[in-house]
Amino acid sequence: MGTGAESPSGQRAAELAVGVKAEEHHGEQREPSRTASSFHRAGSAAGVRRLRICFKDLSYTVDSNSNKGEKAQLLKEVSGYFEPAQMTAVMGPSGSGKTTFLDLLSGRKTQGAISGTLLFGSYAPTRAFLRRYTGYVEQFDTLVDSLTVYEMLMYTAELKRPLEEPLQRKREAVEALIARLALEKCRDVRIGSPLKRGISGGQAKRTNVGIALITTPAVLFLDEPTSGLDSFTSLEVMTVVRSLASDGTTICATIHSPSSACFALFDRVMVLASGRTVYIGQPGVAASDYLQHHCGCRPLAHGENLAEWMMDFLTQADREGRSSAMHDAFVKSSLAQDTSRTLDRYLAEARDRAAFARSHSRGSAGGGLFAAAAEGLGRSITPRKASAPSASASARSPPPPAADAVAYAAPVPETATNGASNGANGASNGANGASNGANGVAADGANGAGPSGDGAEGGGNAEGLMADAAEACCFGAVPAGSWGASLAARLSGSEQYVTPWWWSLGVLLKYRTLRNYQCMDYLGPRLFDKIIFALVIMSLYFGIGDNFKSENVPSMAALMYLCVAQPAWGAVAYVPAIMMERGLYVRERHDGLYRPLTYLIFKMLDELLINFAVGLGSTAIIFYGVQLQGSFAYFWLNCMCTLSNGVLIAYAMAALSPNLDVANALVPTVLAIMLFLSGFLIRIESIPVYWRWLTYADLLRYSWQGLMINQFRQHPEAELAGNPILEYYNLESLDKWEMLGIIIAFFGAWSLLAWYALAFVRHQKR
Ligand SMILES: Nc1ncnc2c1ncn2[C@@H]1O[C@H](COP(=O)(O)OP(=O)(O)OP(=O)(O)O)[C@@H](O)[C@H]1O
Repeated sequence: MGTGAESPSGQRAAELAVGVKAEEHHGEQREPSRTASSFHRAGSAAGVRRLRICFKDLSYTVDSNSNKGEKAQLLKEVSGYFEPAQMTAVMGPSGSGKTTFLDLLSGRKTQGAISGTLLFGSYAPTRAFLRRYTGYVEQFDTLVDSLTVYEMLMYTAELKRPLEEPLQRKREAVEALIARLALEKCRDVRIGSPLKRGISGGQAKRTNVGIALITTPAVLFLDEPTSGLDSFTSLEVMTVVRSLASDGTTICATIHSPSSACFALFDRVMVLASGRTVYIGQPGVAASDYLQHHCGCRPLAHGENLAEWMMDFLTQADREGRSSAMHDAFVKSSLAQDTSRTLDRYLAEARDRAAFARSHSRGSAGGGLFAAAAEGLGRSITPRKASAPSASASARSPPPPAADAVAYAAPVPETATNGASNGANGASNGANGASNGANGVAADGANGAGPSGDGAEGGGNAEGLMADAAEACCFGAVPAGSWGASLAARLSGSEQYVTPWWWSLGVLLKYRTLRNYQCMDYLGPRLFDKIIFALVIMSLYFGIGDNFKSENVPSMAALMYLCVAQPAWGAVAYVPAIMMERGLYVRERHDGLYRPLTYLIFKMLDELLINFAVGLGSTAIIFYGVQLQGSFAYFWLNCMCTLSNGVLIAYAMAALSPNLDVANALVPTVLAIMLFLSGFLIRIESIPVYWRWLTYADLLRYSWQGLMINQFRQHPEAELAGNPILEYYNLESLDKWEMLGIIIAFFGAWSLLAWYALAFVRHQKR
């Protein structure tokens, strides 16, 4: 049965979409296309290519959400391997565990217990490794709608490719990627949103693929890349993806019901049913023969779509409870036994390589790194919770005995051993690299292994060191060039982010804030509400700010109250936008583009720079139009600091809320309580004692009191016979600057809460 090269329509689509002839792929080794090689020349960020993924007896168990207190095993002893330069389809009935399996391989599981062996090339992957050397295309597109396709790719390139790489090189890599993905036509088209159309669905999907490819990953995972696309567009997208395998990329995609032409693009297919493997092999005649002879499937009719035929049969069999029998039949088949034998062969190769690395580690210049590589080769996943391993917990676990552990190797034995010395030497060229490598050895002795899949960031630095050291040894991953030496140092490091925080912040501001500030959809709501509010206030209270007669005092107190209520209440308006951006934030954070704190600072600057500028105008309209007393600078600062707190409250509450409905209810509730307890609607002394304690934690109390003191203190008319107004509200002993200091302290506290929520509260449990 066919491959892409055998399928005329697949080949035509390849020519259309990629602009190069579709490549033959009978063998593993293929000549890279022109655009492909230029893309890799333009920036294979780490030089790690051709990774085989091996998995043996991979199981995954979570707390059952249907039967409380019980466990649900979603994957049961799944074994196999995915070859480099091949595209494998993971298929199966709905609910069979395809996405679970993909999440497990890509380290995206945030809960549950994993057992079995998983190796990428020669070693167990860590989170840092997976972020750097694998790409993941989510089922739903997560793009920045205000950017063009080129800007979106450049933005990702600047965040994900090494800082030391010259900008021109990043540009070349992005241009090559655009050519590769046939995105030239929409290069400068805005991505758009469902409300404001931009690029098409197929172009959006290819842009997403481009994002995953920005660091030229050795492995590409795609979760249902064709969902929501028509058959022609699906074929176009998958043909482009197929062409990536020619560079040695290992590609693994879950897919539902591909068209015949699309299905023919895959080299292999793995079928899951109820979390078990029921077939792993070639997709064509071999698959149909197997299902007919071993599973009792009816013969494939002439002209019938093979993928649909398979899926209809498998879904029916699964519903009839025959998944287990199909799995047993597969285990006994010669196909499964061949797969198992091949796995065992890879295991033997890996053991040899581990022994070689260990024997050469003693006393060599790059000894630390060698030793780390040897340990890395001998590691397998130990059964453990996938949730947040702390560094100290890791340090307490005993090291897995290398000799007993199961490991598999990449299919390049000679270059791997040579690469080992290259990598060690390369890394030892950078002083940091060498010392970090040595740390990696020490740390490894005290470390658990396996995909981190942890709930929290930075689930164990030592683990990261281990993988990096192994990587440098096994692949000789240090490219030549001026930025090669520092890359070597970083390869031996443990950081999960490629660029430093200040660089990420600059890139976020350069691409997203600058674009927002050019866009009326963004500016409009932020400009007009404040100006309109200021004009309404001015017209209502025009020129009465210097009138201290007793009948005017309540109006002035109410005006001060409105001036703090409006900016705080305005925070409600931010909630929907924050919630809509959550998918993008989660994806970019998974990809290691920036730290949660960097994102928070970016969002604050994004919102506050414009608000402080507009606020200068709107507060001036109020202050001078109403002829308020006291200091304008203080009035402006107080209002702006209150507004900043309001924005932060919205971010913190939205980050804490599981969905928009909860956030929409939570933010107004918190703000309404704060308004009631601010001291204007009910004097603080009159608030029931069981509520009064809360007034101390009420930001608006200090904002309003500060404005009142600014207006009424030291004015000759207000100060006649003491200051009855301030006395009435019990403010006579307070200092307005102290109030401002407290408001700024609140900003710090809300920032901490918002950061905590962004960094540690996960609503998307996988
Ligand atoms: N906590 C849980 N308790 C019990 N079952 C669960 C739990 N979490 C997931 N599942 C089940 O695990 C199975 C695997 O889900 P997964 O999303 O991987 O399936 P899938 O093959 O990708 O399905 P689809 O093709 O419909 O996307 C599903 O049947 C799901 O209902």
